Amino acid sequence: SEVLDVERIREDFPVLEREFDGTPLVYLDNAATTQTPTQVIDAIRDYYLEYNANVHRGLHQLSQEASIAYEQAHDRVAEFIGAAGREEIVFTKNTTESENLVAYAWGLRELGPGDTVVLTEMEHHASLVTWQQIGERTGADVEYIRIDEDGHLDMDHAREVIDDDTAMLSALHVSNTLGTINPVADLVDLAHDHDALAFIDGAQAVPNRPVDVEAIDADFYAFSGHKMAGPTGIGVLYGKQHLLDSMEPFLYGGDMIEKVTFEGSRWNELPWKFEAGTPPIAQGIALAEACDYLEDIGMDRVARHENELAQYTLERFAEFDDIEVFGPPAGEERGGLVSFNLESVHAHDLSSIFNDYAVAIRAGDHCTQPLHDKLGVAATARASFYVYNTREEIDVLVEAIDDARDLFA
Ligand SMILES: Cc1ncc(COP(=O)(O)O)c(CNc2co[nH]c2=O)c1O
Repeated sequence: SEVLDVERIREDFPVLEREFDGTPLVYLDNAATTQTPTQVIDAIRDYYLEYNANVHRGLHQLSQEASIAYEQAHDRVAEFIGAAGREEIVFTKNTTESENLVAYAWGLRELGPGDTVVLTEMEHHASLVTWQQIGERTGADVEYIRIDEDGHLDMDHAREVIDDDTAMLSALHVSNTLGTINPVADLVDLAHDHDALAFIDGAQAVPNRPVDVEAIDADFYAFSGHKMAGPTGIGVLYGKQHLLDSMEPFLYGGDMIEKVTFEGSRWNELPWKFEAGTPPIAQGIALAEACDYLEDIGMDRVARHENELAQYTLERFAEFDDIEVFGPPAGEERGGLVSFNLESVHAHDLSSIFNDYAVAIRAGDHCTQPLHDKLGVAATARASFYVYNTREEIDVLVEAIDDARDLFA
């Protein structure tokens, strides 16, 4: 069927059975991190119980098994995002490290005065602060594509600011604050029209919707395991093979080498050139399992479910005139999240009150402080959804807002 069997899915997430003082948990903080299904937990458990060993093809059986599973996890992730193969899939610690890898291993070497790095005003600090720093060190300028009052990218401004001085475009696929889904293929085309590279931050996209990096034609694409029903401690950097081949390593040490002498060293093949030291073995194997788990559900269904919950949230919030919502208007497809403020109640107070209802949301700037300055608010509350959330949980959220309103009236 076209809809998710949420009740059956919830059985895979025992943490959702938790109660605080008898009140059932309502977990609505999925843009921060998603919960982990027993299938993924079992993959980690099986690894440590049955074939834990260090990788890179040690000569004993355990190492062979661990190495093959870890390497094949790269193949599985490549398939999940439509990449050509493991050579284009680097396992990192998280999206943040993936962004830093490109900023250091490509940006520091390739950028200089006169170059510009173009971001968007909605960027997460993982890219915004990173490219700001690289700009300061290299003399490159950092410019920002404007957003409009509905949280859409101003594409006219994008066409103006991306020009022949642009060396890199770094943009979000889906905003973790606004829920805006950016026209990333168009943005990449714009960058390529000016011989610039394009880095797409897909932390809020790969977990939530079908992503085909080759259709987007991104040069680099990053996301995190913990946001897609996988474990913490693993992120992914997708990079076009010819670019990763041309780049110097980001971190040096064991396994990323082919030959080391006192005079110098040669690097290992891709992707191992970018995976120095003992990698996140269990996490990589578990991430492959998370890909299987999500693919069994169907990424189209995941996207539809999340958008439906976001639209229902907007519909419920529209019943009140003191709830300000941010991002695209109701009816327009968005990522599975709604940032909002309740008049006269600070987002942090709201989040604390929600905790009394066992409702877990996020309050703050969501690592997008410049965006919050632009929105004219210090903080927002954010409800974000995943495959196990229901409309009934949004009704509980609305009741909690109601009580917060009365408390602060
Ligand atoms: C768009 C985006 N980019 C990058 C990151 C960084 O991912 P990490 O390196 O795995 O931490 C996040 C995490 N966003 C959030 C983390 O907590 N609340 C959030 O909204 C994100 O939403």
